[in-house]
Amino acid sequence: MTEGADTTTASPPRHQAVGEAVRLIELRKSYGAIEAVKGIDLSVQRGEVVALLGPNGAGKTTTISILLGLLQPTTGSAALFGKPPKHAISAGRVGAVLQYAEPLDGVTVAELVRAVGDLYTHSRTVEDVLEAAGIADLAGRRTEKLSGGQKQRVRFALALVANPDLLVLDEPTSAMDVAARRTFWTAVRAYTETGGTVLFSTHYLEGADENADRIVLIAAGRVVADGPVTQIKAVASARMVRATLDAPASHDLLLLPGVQSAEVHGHVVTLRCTDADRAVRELLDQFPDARDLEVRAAPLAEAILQLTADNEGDQ
Ligand SMILES: Nc1ncnc2c1ncn2[C@@H]1O[C@H](COP(=O)(O)OP(=O)(O)OP(=O)(O)O)[C@@H](O)[C@H]1O
Repeated sequence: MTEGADTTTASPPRHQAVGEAVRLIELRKSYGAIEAVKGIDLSVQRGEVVALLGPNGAGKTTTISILLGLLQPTTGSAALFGKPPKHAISAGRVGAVLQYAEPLDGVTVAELVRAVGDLYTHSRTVEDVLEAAGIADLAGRRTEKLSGGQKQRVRFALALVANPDLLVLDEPTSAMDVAARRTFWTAVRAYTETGGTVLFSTHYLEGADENADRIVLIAAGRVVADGPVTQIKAVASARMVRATLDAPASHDLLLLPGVQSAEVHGHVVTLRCTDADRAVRELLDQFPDARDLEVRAAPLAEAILQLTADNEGDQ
């Protein structure tokens, strides 16, 4: 295996490279009578971190499979770095984490990383890859003995082997515990700091909220929203107010002006508010014992549900 990144190329360093990493034009895919993807247009610029979100069956995996050249579209086209996907993939410019792809059994993690590295002319060292993926401690472990979350982290390491310009990750954090997810996102950030581009799908909205520059929301095979995380979140204009009360009663709280719904868990109340300023004033007025007050924007999940529901009739 050739060790270390390619330093002989005339291309600019990755962090200075500009242009389009991903381009989907009027992409459609049918499985028999099921139209899974119904005309998706998408452009991802180099250096962007884009989250592909959407409910089960929205068409995310189908779209990712097409852009990786694993599936042919029924109509429309996919390009990576301006060329058909197979060019970038055979050149090792794309690293992918796919759902359900099982790492090879009967070898250690280090052996597997080395074997995959041997497939490329310019690959990273085994130590570098394991370090970058945050799994140096798994180097000597046999792959068939790994837990689900550990296997997922090994898949991520394999995606980094060829030092790709683009990472395409389908549900990369599924099966990972909280600590593993944090290590994973730290590794992704380290990768993007070198100018890498990332397109990932997830149902963990927190991961998208904290790590994506941009969200592309797919519902029923179409893009229904595309923009910065803040812009998507702004769709759900509601504010959430949380407080601790000695004797909360959801009936009384619902009567407060500016409050749309109220949830009570023990002494903690969460109010969904159309007018949070007014609701807080009324809350303090009518419940002088209210304390530990928090006011925040509605979570990303609210916007996703709203945008998805708006398009439900279109299926
Ligand atoms: N090989 C297949 N044969 C037939 N139908 C398929 C096939 N693969 C996917 N589908 C259907 O296409 C639609 C889109 O599926 P896809 O897996 O792309 O969605 P997804 O957004 O990735 O969903 P999830 O979040 O559940 O992974 C679904 O209705 C699914 O049942």
